[in-house]
Amino acid sequence: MANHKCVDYSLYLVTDSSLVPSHTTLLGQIEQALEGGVTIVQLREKDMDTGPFIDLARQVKALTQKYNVPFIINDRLDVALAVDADGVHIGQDDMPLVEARRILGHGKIIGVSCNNEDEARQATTDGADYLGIGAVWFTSTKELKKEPLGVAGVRRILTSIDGYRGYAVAIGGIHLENAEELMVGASTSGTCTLNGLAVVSAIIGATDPKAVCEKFVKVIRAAQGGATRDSVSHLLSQCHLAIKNIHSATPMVHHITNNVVINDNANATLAVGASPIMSTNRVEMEELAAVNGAMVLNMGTLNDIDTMILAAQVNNRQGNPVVLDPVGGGATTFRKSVVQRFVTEARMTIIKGNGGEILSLANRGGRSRGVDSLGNVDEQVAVAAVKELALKHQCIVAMTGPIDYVSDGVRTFALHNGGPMLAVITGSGCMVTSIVACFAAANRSDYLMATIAGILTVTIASELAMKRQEVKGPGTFRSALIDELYTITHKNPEFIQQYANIRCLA
Ligand SMILES: Cc1ncc(COP(=O)(O)OP(=O)(O)O)c(N)n1
Ligand SMILES: Cc1ncsc1CCOP(=O)(O)O
Repeated sequence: MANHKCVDYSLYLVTDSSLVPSHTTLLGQIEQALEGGVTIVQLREKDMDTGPFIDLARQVKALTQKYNVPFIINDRLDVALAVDADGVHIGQDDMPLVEARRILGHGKIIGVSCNNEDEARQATTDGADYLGIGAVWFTSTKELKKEPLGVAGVRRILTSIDGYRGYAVAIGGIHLENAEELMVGASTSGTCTLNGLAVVSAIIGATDPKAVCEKFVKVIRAAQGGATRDSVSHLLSQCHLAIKNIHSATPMVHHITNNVVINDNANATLAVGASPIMSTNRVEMEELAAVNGAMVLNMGTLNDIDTMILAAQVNNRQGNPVVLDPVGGGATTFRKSVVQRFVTEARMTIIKGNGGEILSLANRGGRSRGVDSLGNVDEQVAVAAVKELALKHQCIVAMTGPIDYVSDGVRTFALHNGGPMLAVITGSGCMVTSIVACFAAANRSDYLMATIAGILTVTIASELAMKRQEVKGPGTFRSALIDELYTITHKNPEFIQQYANIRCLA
């Protein structure tokens, strides 16, 4: 996959100069479409000689740069290379994806057309950045070799590649009147959902492409739950600064955490540039609160509950963020009552738990299964739980798992980074809590951003760790993870913005 994961695919313009109305030009139509909110552009010229194609591509690239959207070339790697486009789109009969990747490298986007589950699985295995799924409906823009998929067919393909961390758009016969039906009907609750619509004739052939695009954007955003490109990109742009703030404050992060993870939590805290202290002695809680940047309350091994509550209260009084990790919170009646004491006797700034823990706290089930995660939670249920708890306790709530959900009660985000190895080492969730606390300590004006930045730092570090040659299993992964936390926060803070795979849900 390419390194540029944070691309907005929601309204994808694919061009065809033969459909441009006689009163205008292709460049004119593209600019109008960009004005109207197109988020990515593909230059698709089926019958143009190489020289004129390159000339045209240069002009379209200049336009897309003006509007800060990615520029993709259809089929022709040579043209993409000549103009240094952001990527290529290839069909099933074009150059194989692995060859294209070898030529273009990992800095470029590669999209692949898919018409069935096998093609989709192959493309995802080979590292496609996005899939163009279609044709959804009949279209006069392209002669179709296969039956249209319909909305159900698109959904079936998306479901078949659950776990894929790239993006997917649908194409073929899409116009304003069927856009909502497609966006809503094809979306799934898995990791792979429909991220946008790719449109040719309804935009390129329109007499007023700007107005058409504005309407598309409204329909697509509404179906996505009000997400805006700005909200995600603004948030991610803050993560860089959030790391800087940790370095300039080197905040002390006081943990009352569990015996199993204490060493890893301290090392992870140090790795990102904060300073850990792991005291559990009641006598010094007040004094520590006076110098703390943040406080972590981790319920793993509940030794002295009254001291934990006191610690939260004195940190509340000092205005320090308190981060609760309700480890095993749904596992026993005793633990359920302890979580209730925490949230009623003190004020939590951030509550971060796995699916079972958060659902239990929200009284939405949350089966008892010790301290490990429940795995997948239906997206609607997850979103309802984090929002509801955030509003009830006036705090940030994060439910971590294969997809992480974070909400302040108004805005909710789904984070798709990380990987299965995080579930194979003990305490990775506790490590996320520690890092979230480090970000919260140094970024007190925006706890939602701090929580997201903290989670992304760990999940992206885990992706980088997995790519290391020396990582052979859980043991080597654990060390590599701490190394990568250090790398991201000390050497490459831009990795967060580059690698983040995040959706704004509302
Ligand atoms: C976003 C997107 N999806 C699918 C296609 C179709 O590509 P392909 O199968 O190569 O067909 P042509 O576009 O070459 O006719 C696409 N172009 N874009
Ligand atoms: C390029 C392509 N691939 C599958 S359908 C199609 C054409 C889509 O065009 P339109 O949006 O005009 O139906």
